[in-house]
Amino acid sequence: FAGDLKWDHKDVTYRILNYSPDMEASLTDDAFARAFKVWSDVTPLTFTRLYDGTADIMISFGKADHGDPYPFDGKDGLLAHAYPPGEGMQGVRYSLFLVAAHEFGHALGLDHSNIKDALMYPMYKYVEDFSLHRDDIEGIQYLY
Ligand SMILES: N[C@](CS(=O)(=O)c1ccc(Oc2ccccc2)cc1)(C(=O)NO)C(F)(F)F
Ligand SMILES: [Zn+2]
Repeated sequence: FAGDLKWDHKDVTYRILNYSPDMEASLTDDAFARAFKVWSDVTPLTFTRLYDGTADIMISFGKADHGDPYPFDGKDGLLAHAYPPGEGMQGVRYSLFLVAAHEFGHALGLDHSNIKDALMYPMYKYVEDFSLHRDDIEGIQYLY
């Protein structure tokens, strides 16, 4: 994102506000934890889950119009989206883990990549044995 929006602390918190009816809560929790680990593995960042109050990253599932200007399931097939770091509200065979890891990249300050194999590329692609592309690592390590 323009202006290098990033968190000014390394101990980032997150809270899961609701769950999708399509997936067991424990699988969702695990997918999110693994998605955060993608980024904590390559930075000094830590991610701690909160169960109430306001966390840095507030995660919720929604459908169609869900209270912000970016409705899901629209003509563009919007899967998910994230707001960059900051207060308030400045996301087939889909892998919640991959989509979440991508969205968490945005929530940490990353914009989209133009490299097709990068996690931060804005087109969904399922990969079996996922690993971050060099472009993803260089982007997050530039910020943190
Ligand atoms: N909504 C998106 C496109 S999207 O179809 O919702 C999307 C596509 C791919 C996503 O993650 C991902 C990227 C690469 C490989 C696997 C998964 C997340 C979300 C997006 O990238 N949201 O973060 C855009 F580009 F803003 F329209
Ligand atoms: Zn994106």
